[in-house]
Amino acid sequence: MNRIAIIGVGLIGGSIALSIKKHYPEDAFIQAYDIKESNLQLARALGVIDQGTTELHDAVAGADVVFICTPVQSVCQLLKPIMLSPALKEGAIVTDVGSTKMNVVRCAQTLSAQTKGVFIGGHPMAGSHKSGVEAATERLFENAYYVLTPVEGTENHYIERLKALLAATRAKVVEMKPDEHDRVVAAISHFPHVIASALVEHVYQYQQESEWYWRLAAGGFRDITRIASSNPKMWRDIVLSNQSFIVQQMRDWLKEMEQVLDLLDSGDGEKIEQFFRHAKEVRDGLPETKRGAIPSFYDLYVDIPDYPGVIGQVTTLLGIHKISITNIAILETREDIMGVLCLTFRHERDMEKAQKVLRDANFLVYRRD
Ligand SMILES: NC(=O)C1=CN([C@@H]2O[C@H](COP(=O)(O)OP(=O)(O)OC[C@H]3O[C@@H](n4cnc5c(N)ncnc54)[C@H](O)[C@@H]3O)[C@@H](O)[C@H]2O)C=CC1
Ligand SMILES: O=C(O)C(=O)Cc1ccc(O)cc1
Repeated sequence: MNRIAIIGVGLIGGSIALSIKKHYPEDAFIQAYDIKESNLQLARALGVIDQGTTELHDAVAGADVVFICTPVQSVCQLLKPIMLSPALKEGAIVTDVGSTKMNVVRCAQTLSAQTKGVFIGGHPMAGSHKSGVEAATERLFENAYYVLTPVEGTENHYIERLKALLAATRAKVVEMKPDEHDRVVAAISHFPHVIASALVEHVYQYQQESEWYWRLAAGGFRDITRIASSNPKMWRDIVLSNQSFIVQQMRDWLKEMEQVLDLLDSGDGEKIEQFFRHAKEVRDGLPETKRGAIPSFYDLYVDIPDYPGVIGQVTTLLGIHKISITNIAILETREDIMGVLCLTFRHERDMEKAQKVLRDANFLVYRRD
C-alpha cells in the first residue's frame, strides 16, 4: 500500500492524487492536509482523497511520500514542520511541486541533518489558468515534463522510488540542477507571463481612448495574452521567488527590443522579413507536445453574435450530438459586438466533434495552438 500525503489539495495536489489513485486503484491511500477545511471536504466528495485533516502531523503520519502542493511562498515554511515531524516515517520522501526550485532546495538542505526523511524538489511543467481541486484531473501531466532537482548526496534509490510513483502521472520525468531549472523556467514560463500581462496593460491604456481596441482584439492578441488570465496571487509568488532570473530576462529583452526598434525604424523590408522568417523557423521547429504545459482540458472558442438564445443554440447542438461539455464560460459579451464562448471538453475527440458540429452550423470556431 502506497500511503501518500498531499499538502494543499488544489489543482496540482488534486491532479497528482487523482493520477496516483487511477494508477493504483487498490494500492494507494491518499491522506491530505489543507488550511481550508472546505477544500478537504470538496476533495473527499470528488473522490480525490481518502482522508482529509487540518492537522499537518496527522496528514504526514506514516506517509511513504509527501507532496507539498501549496503556493511557492509557503513551501519553505511548511518544510520544517514536515521534515522534522515526529510522525514522519523513516525514509519517507518529501517532495514539492513549486514553480521555482532554488529557494526550496536551499531550505531543505538546512534540515537534512535532522530529518528522518529525504527531500527531492519537483516541478510538473503542466498546469492551467484554472485553480482549485475542482479543476484537478488525472491526465493533467500526461506527456508533460516533470522536473526533479535532487542534490548531490541524494541517494539514487530515493530518486528511483519517486520516479516509479510519478509514472502514474504519465509525465516525462527528468532531472535538472535547481539553478539551471530556475534560469530556464524564467525564460520559457515566468517571463512570458510578465510579457503577456504587460501587453494586456499596454493595449488597455489605449482602450481608454477608444473602445475599438478591445472590439477588434482578435485571434493573435487573444493567443499571445491567454496566460495573462492565470491566478495573480500564484504569479506574484512565482515572480518573487525567481526575481533575479526574471529581472535578468527583462534586461536582456529590453536590449533585444532596442535592436527590433532600430530594425523597424530602418524600414529595411528584407531585414524585417528575415526577422519574422527566423522566428517562424525557430517556432515551427519547437518539439511537438501532444499534451503538456497548459492543456489540462481541451478548450474550444466560439465567436458568438450577441443575440438572445445563441448560447442555448450552441449547447443544444452539442447535446443533440451527445457531446459532453466540462465547462462553459463567456469571455466577453458587449452590446452589438461578438462575444467569445469558451467550451471546455475532457476529451480531445469531444472537442474535435464539437468543432465540426459548430462549424457545420456556421459558427466561427477556433482552438488554441
Ligand atoms: N497552476 C499551475 O499551472 C501550476 C502550479 N504549480 C505550482 O503548484 C503549486 C500549487 O498550485 P495550484 O495547485 O495551482 O494552486 P491551487 O490554488 O489550486 O491550490 C493550492 C492549495 O493549497 C492550499 N494552501 C494554501 N496555503 C496553504 C498552506 N500554508 N498550508 C496548506 N495548504 C495551503 C490552498 O487552500 C489550496 O487548496 C504552486 O506552488 C504552483 O507554483 C506548478 C505547476 C503548474
Ligand atoms: O506553461 C505555463 O507557463 C503555464 O501557465 C502552466 C504552468 C504554470 C506554472 C508552472 O510552474 C508550470 C506550468
